[in-house]
Amino acid sequence: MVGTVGGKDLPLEPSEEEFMALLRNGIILCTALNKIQPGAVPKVVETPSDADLPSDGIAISVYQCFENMKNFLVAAERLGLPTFETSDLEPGGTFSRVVDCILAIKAYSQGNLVGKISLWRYGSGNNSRSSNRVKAPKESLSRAASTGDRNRANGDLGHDHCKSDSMSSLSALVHEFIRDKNQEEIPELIESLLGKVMEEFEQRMLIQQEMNKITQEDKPSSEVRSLVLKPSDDDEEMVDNEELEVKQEENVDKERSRKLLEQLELDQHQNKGDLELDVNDIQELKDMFNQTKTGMEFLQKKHQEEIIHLSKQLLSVASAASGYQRVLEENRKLYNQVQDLKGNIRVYCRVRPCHQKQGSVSNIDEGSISLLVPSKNGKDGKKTFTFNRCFGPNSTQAEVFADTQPLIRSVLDGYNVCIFAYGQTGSGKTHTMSGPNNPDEETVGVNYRALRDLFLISEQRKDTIHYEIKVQMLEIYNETVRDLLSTDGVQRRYPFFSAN
Ligand SMILES: Nc1ncnc2c1ncn2[C@@H]1O[C@H](COP(=O)(O)OP(=O)(O)OP(=O)(O)O)[C@@H](O)[C@H]1O
Repeated sequence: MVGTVGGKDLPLEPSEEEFMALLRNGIILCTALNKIQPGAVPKVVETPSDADLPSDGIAISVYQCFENMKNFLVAAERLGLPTFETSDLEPGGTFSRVVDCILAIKAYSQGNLVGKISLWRYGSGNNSRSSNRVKAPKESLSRAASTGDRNRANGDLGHDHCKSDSMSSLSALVHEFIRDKNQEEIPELIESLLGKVMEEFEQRMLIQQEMNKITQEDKPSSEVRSLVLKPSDDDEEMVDNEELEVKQEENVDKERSRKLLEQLELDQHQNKGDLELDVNDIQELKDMFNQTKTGMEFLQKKHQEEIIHLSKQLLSVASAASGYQRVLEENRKLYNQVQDLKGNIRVYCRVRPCHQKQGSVSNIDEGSISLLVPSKNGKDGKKTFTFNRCFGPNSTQAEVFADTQPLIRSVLDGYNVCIFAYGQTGSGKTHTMSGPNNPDEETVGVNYRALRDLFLISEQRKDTIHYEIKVQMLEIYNETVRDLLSTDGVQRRYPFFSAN
């Protein structure tokens, strides 16, 4: 490479210091990088002429050397090649990092020749020395481009996948990827993912094979190695160890990939099983829902039929009630007409038991009474009087009230009714209307019986008619009217209302 890009005065077997001194101005490195990637280092400060080139390779200023090295390292990093520090070219620097970088440039160059397969991973096996410098290429790498396409198609999963060195983290990514997905989509996603993983794995294997091939090709005639070092036994052992480490890491990668695939297949199988269970559960729920829905529809239909039936019954009952009210009203009218026909004014006669052995009553019929009157011209006289009904001395309180009772109902139908007793002192008015002192059920008089019926009928009609019942009790004696229910202490005399 040195022969190609410069450094013609370099001995055939240069020492490490001589090689480092040759690279120190950055010209060879920049030129080499531009050879494999034209324009990678846009500006290279060249030496004035080959004749002026000193043995230590520094014919330009320290600043210009530094600028070349800086441009080179920036370009190498942009290409994803392992880089090093400028101080690594100084005595005491880490020369192995410089060697890694040069080997990577060579591998990159050969990768371009064999179909643009990136070989920057050449240095990835030496993570202990340059892992922080090894990054994915940012441009010009066809694999990176194709991976990028897949990444976009795969929701950026592949991007993380490239960045992750750990298969377990990839597995976690897969879990994370499917976690929020719809259960129904998971089998397809897993299948698609497996396909992509297989594709990725195959491509990596291809790349690894290419790398191995190139590395093996490098073994017998590595220009860099012959240029860089006069190989010592220790260095050869170090390179072998590095290759061994690379292979071991490749094996570890393969093992991890295999485990990941197994895990993914297992997860897919498990998800399919879960999905089948879920589908069965959903089907059962659907069946239950349909059954419940059918039952509810049946109940709803039956309920509607019952409501319709009840509505019809209610209508008939309402109609019957309306008819009943009409009949009741008719009955009421007829009833009161009967009362009217019996007479608006009815006069009953009740004969008190007589204390004398022989009274003046000659005969009592249902509607008349005959009285003995003093004889005229030696003949016994007799007078007969007619009433609505006559009650003899043995008549009971109940018999007397029976003829009056229908009038109580007329009162509640809105008719005015007056019942009063008339007769001389001691004829039995109080006995008939109130009964004796401390009356019982049998001897109680017309007033109590009438009031009892009044409250009874009003209670029976309370759902249809609201009655207000008031009572007033007056005494008319010696042409004086008194309020017998007055609570003023002194019975007030008529008129009861105050003057003002
Ligand atoms: N049908 C009857 N059966 C039994 N006893 C009677 C009957 N009618 C009246 N008497 C008795 O006759 C007496 C006088 O009756 P009562 O006091 O009712 O008369 P009165 O018409 O109210 O008198 P007054 O106008 O003076 O108040 C009472 O002792 C009463 O018990």
